[in-house]
Parts: sequence; structure tokens; C-alpha cells
Amino acid sequence: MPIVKTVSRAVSQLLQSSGCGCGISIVPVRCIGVSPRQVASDASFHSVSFSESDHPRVLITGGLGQLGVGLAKLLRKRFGKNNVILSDIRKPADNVFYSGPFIYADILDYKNLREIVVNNRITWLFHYSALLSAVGEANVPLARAVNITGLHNVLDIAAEHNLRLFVPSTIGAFGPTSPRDPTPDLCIQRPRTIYGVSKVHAELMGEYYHYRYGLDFRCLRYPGIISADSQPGGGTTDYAVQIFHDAIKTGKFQCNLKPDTRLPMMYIDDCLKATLEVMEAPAEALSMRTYNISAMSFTPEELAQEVQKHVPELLVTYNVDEVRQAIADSWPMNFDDRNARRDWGWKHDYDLPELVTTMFSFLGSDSRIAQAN
Ligand SMILES: NC(=O)C1=CN([C@@H]2O[C@H](COP(=O)(O)OP(=O)(O)OC[C@H]3O[C@@H](n4cnc5c(N)ncnc54)[C@H](O)[C@@H]3O)[C@@H](O)[C@H]2O)C=CC1
Ligand SMILES: CC(=O)[C@H](N)C(=O)O
Repeated sequence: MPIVKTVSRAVSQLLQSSGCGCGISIVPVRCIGVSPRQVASDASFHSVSFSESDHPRVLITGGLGQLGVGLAKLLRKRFGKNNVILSDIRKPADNVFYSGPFIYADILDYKNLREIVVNNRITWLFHYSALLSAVGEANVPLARAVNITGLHNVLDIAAEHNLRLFVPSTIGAFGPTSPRDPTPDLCIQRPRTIYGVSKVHAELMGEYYHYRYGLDFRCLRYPGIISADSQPGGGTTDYAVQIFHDAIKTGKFQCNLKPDTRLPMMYIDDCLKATLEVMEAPAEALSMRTYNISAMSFTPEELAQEVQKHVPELLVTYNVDEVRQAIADSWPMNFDDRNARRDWGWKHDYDLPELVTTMFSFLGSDSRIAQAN
């Protein structure tokens, strides 16, 4: 498709007719409201046709993973149940299906995704579909398709329909040549996983669409996320969730990372709170479009010691997975999130002790190994 030609024709038409005062040589591209897959002639089709004071109409892609169901719950509380549509390519459990609107959406199917956005008058899109770091290394072609081609579809639809778009990035967007302790927002990013490469691509493409087409793109780099009622989807930080389940079920935990591997981590409530906060932040408050967020940082050994305060009999052994260890060794140890704290008031609630106490109270302390035996 001759995208470049189409866009430049549309741009020059707009420059001639819009009267926005843009010069030709230095184009303030925020004035240019065309999307890359849309010619200027039908751009007016997609202007927002409802009151700005209405609640956003939200679509979450890849919503049946570790984070999406919790996000839907939080957003439904805030914006109303029927204003938040959860979507995925998997079949939802009964409790999820009956808790609010659910729809099948494959992000690789551009037309279907566009139809969903149009028919449901979507205004905010949270793009959660992805293959995480470890599963991505196990299936690079699929990770490339979902994480990169899927992102392109989402970006084009978001630009075309004036959506506010949230795409999460990750500590995995950094690599061995990045400063690791701490890792600032702006530094060298040369990740060595397809997951990391796709996330740097997402950050850059989102920011490019923001400056080029005026897309309201917002992005947070999440640490490893720890949750009680949802399972992680195949990442390097999964051990920090599994330890709680194993402590309760068997009293034994085999860790696939070395005991001194330090990584940034966060409790899910903090992660979802930050996500909603950055989406609600006034545009003027955002000096950047991609922010690190941080809460705590620990090693498997430190986590095990904290868990053992609740389950003293827990036996921890180490059987290192070389792929995951190599990934973890290239990731940040501590995240510098000063910009998020300054710009839109980010503040975490959970440090390691609160995280561990909360996980056990969620998972049911009376089902612990001590009682089970
Ligand atoms: N969980 C974590 O620790 C972190 C997550 N993130 C990011 O947050 C987002 C959500 O993460 P999780 O919920 O943990 O991921 P997950 O791996 O648990 O879930 C991803 C979901 O994407 C869906 N999916 C896969 N292919 C799809 C397709 N073609 N069309 C539509 N959906 C598709 C899967 O069915 C799955 O339900 C991801 O973008 C991830 O990179 C970032 C940093 C940390
Ligand atoms: C930190 C992440 O992005 C994810 N949990 C992973 O380990 O791949």
C-alpha cells in the first residue's frame, strides 16, 4: 500500500485547506489529524460525536491475561460496567463472562478490530495483548506478529478514530548496555529479547504517532507484576507469583532464577492504579509519553525470607533456567521513576512486607501448608 504517498497527499491537502498556520518546512504536526491508513476525504467521518463529559468507552485487548481482568474491574468501578469491554482470543471463565461485556477480538484482524471500535464507539483503548519475555523467546515468529504487527493495527485504528491509547511497556525494554541500578527513563535501550525489542518499538511508534498524527498515546514501563487471583503468562518474573502458591500448596518452592537476581517488582493494585492515573492525567502534566514506574526491588532470596515470616517451614531450592536467567541479568535492578512522581503524582502503596501480607490474606492463610499437613 503506498502509505507514504497517501499520507503526504493528505498532509499537503490539509496544509492548504485547514488554515492551521502550519509552515511547510517546519510542520507542527499536532495540527495534522490524519491517520496513516486514512485518506483526508473521509477523515471527518471519525470525529468524536458524543459529549466530552461522557465517561470514556473502553476496550481492553488481551484482557484475559494476568492484568486485564483486574483492570476491567477497576475501570468498571470508575466508568460503569457497560462502558468497559474486555476482549481476548481465549474463552473467558464464567465469572469473567458474567461480570461485564466481553467480546472476541484478535488484534491481528485489523478489520474486526476496527469494527469493534466503531460499533461500540470506543474512546479509550488499553492494549494488553502480548507474548511475554520467556514465551516470546520460545516462539519468536508469533511474538513478532502479536507484539509488532498487532501493535501496528492498534496504532492505526487509534489514530484513525481519535482514541486515547495506553500501551504498557516493561523493564524488559532495557538491555545489558542500559544503566541497571538505577535505570532512568531516557538511556540506552538495546534489549536482547524479541519481547524487549517489540516493546521499544511500541514506545517509539507510539511517541512517533503522537508527534506526527496527534495520537494521545500513553505508556508506562511496568516492573514484574505480582497478583494473587490471576496467573502470569510466561515471563521472567513469574517466580515471584509462583512462590506464594507453592508455599501454600506444598511448602516447597523451586526457583528458576539465582538467589541474588535483583529485579523491580510491583503489586498489581499499584500497577492498575498507575495505569488509570496516567490515563486521567491532563495532557499538560505529561512532559513525556513513556514513564518508568517503580515500587520495590528484591531478589528471590529476599522474597523467600519475607514469605518465610508467614510460612516458616517453606523450603526453597534453586534450579536455574538459563534462558530466564540470561534475560533477568540483562534487565534493570532498580527503576528510576522520578519523572512519573513529579509529573502526575505517581506514588506506590505497597512495599515488600505489605505485598507479602496482602498476597497471603488474598490466597487464604488458613489453607497454608502447616494446616494442610
Ligand atoms: N505481567 C507483568 O508482569 C507485566 C506485563 N506487562 C505488559 O502488560 C500487558 C498485559 O500483561 P499480562 O496480562 O501479564 O499478559 P498475559 O501474557 O498474561 O496476557 C496476554 C493476553 O494476550 C492475549 N493474546 C495473545 N495473542 C492475541 C491476539 N492475537 N489477539 C488478542 N489477544 C491476544 C492472550 O490470550 C493473553 O490473554 C502486556 O502487554 C505485557 O507486556 C509489562 C510488564 C510486566
Ligand atoms: C516484566 C515483564 O515484562 C514480564 N513479567 C516478563 O517477565 O516478561
